[in-house]
Amino acid sequence: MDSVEEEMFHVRKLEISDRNKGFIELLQQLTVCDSVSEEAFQERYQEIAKYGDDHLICVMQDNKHNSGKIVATGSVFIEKKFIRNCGKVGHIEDVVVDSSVRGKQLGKKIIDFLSDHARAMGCYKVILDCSLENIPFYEKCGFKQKEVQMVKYFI
Ligand SMILES: CC(=O)SCCNC(=O)CCNC(=O)[C@H](O)C(C)(C)COP(=O)(O)OP(=O)(O)OC[C@H]1O[C@@H](n2cnc3c(N)ncnc32)[C@H](O)[C@@H]1OP(=O)(O)O
Repeated sequence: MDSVEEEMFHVRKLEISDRNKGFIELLQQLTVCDSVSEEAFQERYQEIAKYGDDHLICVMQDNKHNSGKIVATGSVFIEKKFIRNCGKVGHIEDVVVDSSVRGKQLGKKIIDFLSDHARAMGCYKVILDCSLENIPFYEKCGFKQKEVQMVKYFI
């Protein structure tokens, strides 16, 4: 990606208008995500905003093709703990790049942005869960495999 492309695909925080730029449709490439009404989106956006820098959702917008479409996203939540001298841990979630622009380092840029934020917030580490297929991607982003993921679904 050259410097002009870099400029056109810069990372920024989620804005309330991003719902109408394909943000929800992008999340649908990651997992089950029903359509979210304007009202429901605004309510959830305001709820998240109350966490300030402790809950960051970032996006990349495609300004190159003038589509203005949201083509990449990810989030990080800053957990405050008692262990490790009242340490903090960043939890990365919901990372997805639009299928039309994968393989152009956008995913890595999203992960770097979220990791930099966690570090700046004073976290001693940043962690995430992923599928076996995505292990090579996260290794390229500087992560290493540790322990196992457990889950209990309620619905
Ligand atoms: C915490 C979570 O949210 S886990 C969920 C992750 N999201 C998904 O699985 C949704 C579907 N997949 C995607 O959206 C994308 O494929 C992503 C996010 C996994 C990767 O995004 P991309 O923008 O395509 O990755 P990017 O181009 O930044 O790749 C960085 C490096 O990882 C490598 N890489 C990316 N995906 C893979 C893979 N599946 N297998 C091997 N290597 C990979 C790339 O080749 C590149 O290597 P290089 O630096 O040597 O050239």
